[in-house]
Amino acid sequence: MSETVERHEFGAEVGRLLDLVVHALYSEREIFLRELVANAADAVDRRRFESLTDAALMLPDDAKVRIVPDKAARTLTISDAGIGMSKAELTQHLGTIARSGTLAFAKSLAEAPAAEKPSLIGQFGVGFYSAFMVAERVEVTSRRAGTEEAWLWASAGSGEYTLAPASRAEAGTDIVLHMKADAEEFLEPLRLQTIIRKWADHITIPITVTKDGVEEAANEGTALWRKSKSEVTAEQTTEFYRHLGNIFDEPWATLHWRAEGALDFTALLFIPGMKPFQAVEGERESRVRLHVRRMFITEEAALLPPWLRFVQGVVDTEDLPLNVSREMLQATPVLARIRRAVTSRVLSELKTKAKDAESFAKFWENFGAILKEGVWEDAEHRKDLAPLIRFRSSAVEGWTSLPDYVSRMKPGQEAIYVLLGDNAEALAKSPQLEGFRAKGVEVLLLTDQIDAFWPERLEKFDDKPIRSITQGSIDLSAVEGTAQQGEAADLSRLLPLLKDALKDDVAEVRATDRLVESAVVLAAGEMGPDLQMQRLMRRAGRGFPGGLPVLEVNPRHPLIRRLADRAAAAEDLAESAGLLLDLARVQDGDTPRDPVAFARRVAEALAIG
Ligand SMILES: Nc1ncnc2c1ncn2[C@@H]1O[C@H](COP(=O)(O)OP(=O)(O)OP(=O)(O)O)[C@@H](O)[C@H]1O
Repeated sequence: MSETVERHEFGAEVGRLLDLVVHALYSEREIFLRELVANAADAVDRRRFESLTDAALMLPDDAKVRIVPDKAARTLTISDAGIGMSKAELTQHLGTIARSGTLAFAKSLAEAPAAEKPSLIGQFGVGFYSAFMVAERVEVTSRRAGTEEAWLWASAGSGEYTLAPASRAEAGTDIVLHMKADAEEFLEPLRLQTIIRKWADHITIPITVTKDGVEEAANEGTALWRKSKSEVTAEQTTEFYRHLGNIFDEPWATLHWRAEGALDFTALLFIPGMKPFQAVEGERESRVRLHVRRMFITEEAALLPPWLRFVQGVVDTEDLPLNVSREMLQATPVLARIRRAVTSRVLSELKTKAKDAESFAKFWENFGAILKEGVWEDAEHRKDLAPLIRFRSSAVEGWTSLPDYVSRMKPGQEAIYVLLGDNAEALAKSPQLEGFRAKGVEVLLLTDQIDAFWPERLEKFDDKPIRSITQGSIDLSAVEGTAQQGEAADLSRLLPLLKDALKDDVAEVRATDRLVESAVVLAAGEMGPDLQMQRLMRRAGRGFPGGLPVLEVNPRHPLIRRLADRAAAAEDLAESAGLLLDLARVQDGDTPRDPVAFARRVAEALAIG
């Protein structure tokens, strides 16, 4: 036999994680059981789902998770009749860390101060490796459903593991823990039952603990969401939320309701209080779990639109058959109706919670950028979402909204003005704002990537058009307020000269009222996309889609006045024109067209002093 045993090194990151998990704490060791039982239950769920399309994978009638302590042998065995793992899967799932969330966790664990480690581990799913907190050796025998062969994975948790052929009568997995001397408490059936009740009561598959040779039920299995609100404690709800989302904070919002009548379903949904480690940005599909009469079906039913993908939880319905197939999930009108009902419920919860500005700001900072995708892509909900959007602004501290902006609009102001860029601090200093500031006109500062897209789709709020201030020319003369100070130079000679010198780089050169302290600014052409959009496209390697920009000059600025004089004296302004354009680009956070030439010109100008 020993000849067929293969030895493998753990991936480097597994070694580190093992070390951390095993040594970081003692008091929370019991969570190893939660992790192993959750894996076993997931494996049973997966097998049930796969058997819908492959009858050969059918679950045995008495599929449960069995926990068998053996004091004499000092082993604890956790068995399931789930999907099992092939040899390759054993290597992949137990020999390397496949999930980025686990890596992120390991990192934060390594960086956390000692006092915080226990709560980090206790509340976060650390997965299979937590077994090594209590076991000096772990053996996993597994047979993938639909195959004949079984494999034994074994490790003492230090550096390497072995793989060897094994046998198992049925598909499924046995995990045998050879307990450490100081972990014998976990061989007491009563202790095991208590742990299951505490951590895993909501698991709907039966879990048994063997006591004196008899399998005793350990979980109630009444799915938490099926109970009425008054029967469920806040701790149970929070524990369920943490289990679902692999997240360790308190939910920002909990929605628990039952729909009866035309549709019959129960939902328990959470909006997380923090951004989950598994960055919600990566994947666009909602992972809310679909259950049918308590049985888990899939988390790929897209129960919520992508712009609500941060919502976690369960929807459990009576209106679908248990053997619902993937095709049916896509086609059935029942699910479409459930989706609509669940979406509108979440939206109305958001509306209610938006009344508490401080609390809503927390939500917004976590998930606002995702919610805004809905304004862009969801015509049905666009109008409902608009008042929920929060903004930074040139006029107020903190977050503001479109209704608040509209209430502050100046007499004569026709549009809602926005400025797009990469970060709010830089935007707040942008020369683009000078004329608006001088007139007391507020500008909303937009810094998420999606902001380059949605305003165009929304078009208007409260009948006021939304306009990017870097796009086309904006006339603020109808807005009451002090006119610009200082005398404007006569630019009749300067403008054509600049235009001629810059004809390859700008579409037009014109005088503007929007500047106060700065000499120049760039704007997008009337028809083309906003400057920030053009910048994003360029960064994505998509050329220059917007045509050439417009260079606007401030006729009251000493520099422009001086250039106007030089133009009147028929001097050659080609060099200065180039510098002027680069200046405008640098102000917007762009690079000069030719940074080396730019630096040379500035150096020369400085030398002349
Ligand atoms: N009993 C089992 N049956 C089948 N596959 C299993 C079993 N236990 C673990 N696995 C596989 O090993 C993988 C890694 O398990 P691990 O507990 O480390 O992480 P996870 O379950 O993906 O995440 P978490 O425990 O944080 O929810 C699982 O995703 C699953 O594919």
